[in-house]
Amino acid sequence: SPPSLWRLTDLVAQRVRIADQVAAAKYGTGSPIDDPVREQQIYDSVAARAPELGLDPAEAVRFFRAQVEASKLVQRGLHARWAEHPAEAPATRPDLTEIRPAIDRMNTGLLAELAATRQLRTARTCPARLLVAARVADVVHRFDALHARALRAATAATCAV
Ligand SMILES: O=C(O)C(=O)C[C@]1(C(=O)O)C=C[C@@H](O)C=C1
Repeated sequence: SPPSLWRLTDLVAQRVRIADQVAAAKYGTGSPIDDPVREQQIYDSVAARAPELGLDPAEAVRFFRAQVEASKLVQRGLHARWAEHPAEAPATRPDLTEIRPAIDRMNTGLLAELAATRQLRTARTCPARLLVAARVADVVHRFDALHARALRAATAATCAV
């Protein structure tokens, strides 16, 4: 298929969705949503792998900062929702140490897609194409307003224009 921003946007949406699991893992445990050590590990890893993929490390880190911010947006939103409506709170608590390897795999896939979409992301048409891809992803992933907002935040640093 021709190059498009769909695979990248779909992966971004999957990473937004897995924030639900992270939120559930932390809810009611006292563990903070912010984990600066884990974040720095992600940024260091991404920056180290960027050059061999033809990516600017600073640009790659900027993209992943947006992914992390989007995850926090979802986590904060869900924690607020669950505090207000305890019946909607998750009944079981997933293990964060089992979720993070899945996030690591998504990060690797995202890095590869960033490399694969370099030309599209520097094109003038990128913002419009991205908007369309995000709308499609909202529908495909059945995103509510919170997740749609997070997807927009996550894709904010995608176009290099
Ligand atoms: O791994 C976590 O604890 C998360 O909350 C996920 C995540 C991320 O998006 O990768 C987001 C916020 C934290 O500061 C660290 C990492």
